[in-house]
Amino acid sequence: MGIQGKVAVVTGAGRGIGRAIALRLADDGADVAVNDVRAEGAEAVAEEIRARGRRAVAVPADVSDRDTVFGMMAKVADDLGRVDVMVSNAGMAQIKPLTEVTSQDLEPLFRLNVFGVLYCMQAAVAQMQKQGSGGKIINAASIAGHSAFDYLGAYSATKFAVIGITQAAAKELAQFGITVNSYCPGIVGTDMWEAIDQKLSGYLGLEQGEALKKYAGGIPLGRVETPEDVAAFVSYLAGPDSDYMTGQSVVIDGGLVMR
Ligand SMILES: NC(=O)C1=CN([C@@H]2O[C@H](COP(=O)(O)OP(=O)(O)OC[C@H]3O[C@@H](n4cnc5c(N)ncnc54)[C@H](O)[C@@H]3O)[C@@H](O)[C@H]2O)C=CC1
Ligand SMILES: CC(=O)C(C)=O
Repeated sequence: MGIQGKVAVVTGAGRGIGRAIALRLADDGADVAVNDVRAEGAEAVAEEIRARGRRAVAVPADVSDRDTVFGMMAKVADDLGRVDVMVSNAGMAQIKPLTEVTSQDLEPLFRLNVFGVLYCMQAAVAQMQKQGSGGKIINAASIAGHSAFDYLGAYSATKFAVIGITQAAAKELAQFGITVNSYCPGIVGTDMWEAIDQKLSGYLGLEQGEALKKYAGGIPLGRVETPEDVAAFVSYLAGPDSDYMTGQSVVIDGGLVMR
């Protein structure tokens, strides 16, 4: 609770972790702009939120394009009146040995996972500065941004970059009452990990499903993470109880990586 009357934007919220975050922030009392590059996913989640009695708009857009992101933020401000919480959740994974990664692999990955996070922050901060009442920037990093995974090297690099952006932005934006933090999930049971398992199992010479089991087997709390586990922590980052926290990239992973 504690974010009644606030407006949150959540990217990549048409499924998975982003969907859970959008629903949780709505349950906490926020009105929500639901972004996804897949319009039908964004609209379905916006509809779920409206059914819970909150205002919601679907804002389908590719957040790796800067002009598109600024256009999306203008629409959110028009439709919902303001922006208080920006959750840059959209991201993609990529499984490949670093020796084989090409520029065609790197460009979309960095454009979404790094540039997209920066553009959403820029557009949200411009709106927050107009409002003059601070705000919360919340970015999706990963345990892979604290300790890189083999075969996820390029992806890990993007998440290290998110942690760097989070730290620098926290220093730059504190003067405006804007906090900047990241959440760092572990092994979350979403479509993303299904795709990771498929390719990673191949590289590791394992049967389908075995790569997920291998990593999940190392989780001290003994189960794969759920999107709702992540959303519960993002709820804290979005609310007033985290007002004195900034520049942090906090692991929420069942104890797999300890920092
Ligand atoms: N699943 C996991 O185990 C972990 C995920 N994460 C991070 O959490 C975030 C969410 O992950 P998941 O929900 O698992 O992923 P997912 O692949 O299930 O969902 C990602 C969503 O982002 C959307 N999307 C993709 N490209 C987009 C674009 N250009 N613009 C707007 N939306 C776009 C997709 O359509 C999809 O709905 C990502 O940043 C991911 O790197 C971090 C640690 C672990
Ligand atoms: C997808 C991801 O970030 C991990 C650590 O699995």
